[in-house]
Amino acid sequence: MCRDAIQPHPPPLASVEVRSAFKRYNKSAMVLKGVSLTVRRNTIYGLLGPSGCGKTTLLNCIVGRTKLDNGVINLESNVIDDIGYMPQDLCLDPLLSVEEIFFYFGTIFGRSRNEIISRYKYFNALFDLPKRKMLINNLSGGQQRRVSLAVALLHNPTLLILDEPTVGLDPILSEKIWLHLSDLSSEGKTIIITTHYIEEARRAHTVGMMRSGIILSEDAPDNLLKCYGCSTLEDVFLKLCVIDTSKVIQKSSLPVDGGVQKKLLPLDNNKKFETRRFRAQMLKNRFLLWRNKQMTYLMLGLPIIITLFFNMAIGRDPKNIRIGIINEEINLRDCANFTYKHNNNCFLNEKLYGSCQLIYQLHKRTYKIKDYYNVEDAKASIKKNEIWALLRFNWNYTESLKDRVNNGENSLEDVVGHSFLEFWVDDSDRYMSILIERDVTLSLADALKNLVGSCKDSLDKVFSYPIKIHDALYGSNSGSFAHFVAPGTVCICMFFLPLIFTTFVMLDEQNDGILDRVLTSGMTYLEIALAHSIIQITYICIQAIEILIIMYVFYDNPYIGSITIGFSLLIVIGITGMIYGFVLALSNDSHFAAGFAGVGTNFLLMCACGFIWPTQGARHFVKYTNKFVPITLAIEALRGITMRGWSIDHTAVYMGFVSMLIWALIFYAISYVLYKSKKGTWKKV
Ligand SMILES: Nc1ncnc2c1ncn2[C@@H]1O[C@H](COP(=O)(O)OP(=O)(O)OP(=O)(O)O)[C@@H](O)[C@H]1O
Repeated sequence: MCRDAIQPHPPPLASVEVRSAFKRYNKSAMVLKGVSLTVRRNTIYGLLGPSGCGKTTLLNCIVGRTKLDNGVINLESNVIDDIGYMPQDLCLDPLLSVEEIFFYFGTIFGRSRNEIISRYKYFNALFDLPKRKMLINNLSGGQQRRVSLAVALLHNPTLLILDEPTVGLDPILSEKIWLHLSDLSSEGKTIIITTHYIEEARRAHTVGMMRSGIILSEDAPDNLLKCYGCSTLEDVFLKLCVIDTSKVIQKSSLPVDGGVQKKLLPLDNNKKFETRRFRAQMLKNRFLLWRNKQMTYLMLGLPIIITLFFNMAIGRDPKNIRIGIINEEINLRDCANFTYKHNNNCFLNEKLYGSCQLIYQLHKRTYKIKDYYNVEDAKASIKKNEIWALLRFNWNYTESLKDRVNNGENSLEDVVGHSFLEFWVDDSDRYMSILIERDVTLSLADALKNLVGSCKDSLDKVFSYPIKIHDALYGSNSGSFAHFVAPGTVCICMFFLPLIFTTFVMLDEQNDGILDRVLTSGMTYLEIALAHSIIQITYICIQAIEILIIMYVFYDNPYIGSITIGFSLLIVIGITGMIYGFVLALSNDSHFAAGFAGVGTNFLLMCACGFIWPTQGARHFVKYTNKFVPITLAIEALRGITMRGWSIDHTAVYMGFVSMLIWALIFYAISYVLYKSKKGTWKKV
């Protein structure tokens, strides 16, 4: 008599029992509709069924990667090491070699190096594995499948769950695999195997025929053939489909009543941290770093390139700026006849020209002078950006100056007017126009000083500004813009590089089901994140040293405080950037989206953190909130350390550290919430 698909009483010595399993991924489609099956210990169970009937979903539920909505799964052992899982897709890191994959998974399961090597040799003889140095990426589909199967068998598990291991393999190799599986079952292993090649499953001890989320029948292949009077399992399956169409429709409408499994499955029983798995992840990272040398060069080279370019491009005053001159008091060419280098004469008595004196001072400041004869032509040149500014000297400029000196407050309006130098500038580039204004003003001051020459002392008082500027207490009176921007550049670099690296590495881990396979082997997010953090923090330390050397040793940016405190601050900034990278990796599913989010937030940070403009100049709400932006206070702290020599006991420095630690905690909390709430990749579906 044919047995019913759902057995009311499980036979003894069951290694796996599934009872009334229901699963739906979304409201519209129920994938498992009350599946029940029994896999007896030391047997091969062939799970057959068309594409999309729910085989992989069922296997995922058995290994614990997917949660049932209703039903129970009993496993004889809930120790993760007792299970060997080969997923349908390859799910192996394409950049690792065959040998490295063996070392990685072998170490996950706590196998020694020698054991792993001897297992490789064993499987090589059995499955004709590709050469051990070959990259997974370069293997053919069949070779990849053989490696994938060998990896699932590597730690000699007692329960093997194999999803389509023979797809795409030649018949001789499939035969070898089945023979090996038979040997394993007689050695005490239990095997669940899915296959599209229905006839292949005749070698199984039990066959479960599945369709549209239910098991139509479950029995020994010979029993099934006899019972349904067929000569092939395919015919049995077709017959069952015809018979069971009405039942299938009926069963698919069964409600899910919330009776979720209570049994402890291996993944639920898994420890959050195991040293061997952490070691395996470190090993894999080492392999990948070695393989992916381009990434290593970038990580170590980018800080050097950025800092070098910063110092070469930013902060030095522009040179050879073109300005126009209209000189009505003397022909520009004739100025060359007057030498002003060492003028010891008083311009009140000598034929000296103030305009020539000023032009001489501008030449000294590397300005390129262009001669004009009328204001309109010169303005047109400014508009075409042929020159940046225009200076106009009246026909009696120097004479008017003399008149003002001699007559003081009795000078005529006209005379005073003619003694003014007229100035027009292109202000579309604000920083450039400020520099030109500054240089013209300083040149004028120098020119007047020179003109006064050996005139009586009182004249110096007439021409000097009523201000005495003493030496700066911090920095120099002629500090460069680069000195202001350098600490911000360093902090942004230290925050951004770990952010991007961590985001991309963690997203890579999630790719192509690789992570699913590793998680099924027991690896946890904590172990992966910790192993990554060790590599990342090593990079952060090297990057901080590189940046400090180039910025403050190679180039002359001021650094008068403690190197240890500055270095420590950079490390804290880097670690905070790394934790923010975890947030981005967990909140974005693609590199594309995460890249945008990373670059976007970096731009926001740059605008608000006072890196390029003093925070005191911010407007609206930014004025009140910019100190709460990550790295704003850290930049202030680094400025304090480098330019003012402040130590950790100074509030600004102390607050720089505190703010970064608070942000690190905030990012950590966000990543924890994201991890806990995330469905799919990191969490059970
Ligand atoms: N994560 C998921 N989210 C939504 N639907 C899913 C998910 N995984 C599988 N499904 C759906 O569940 C159904 C069963 O898929 P499953 O992979 O279990 O079938 P299968 O029998 O293994 O097919 P195949 O032999 O082609 O791999 C399919 O319709 C599939 O689209």
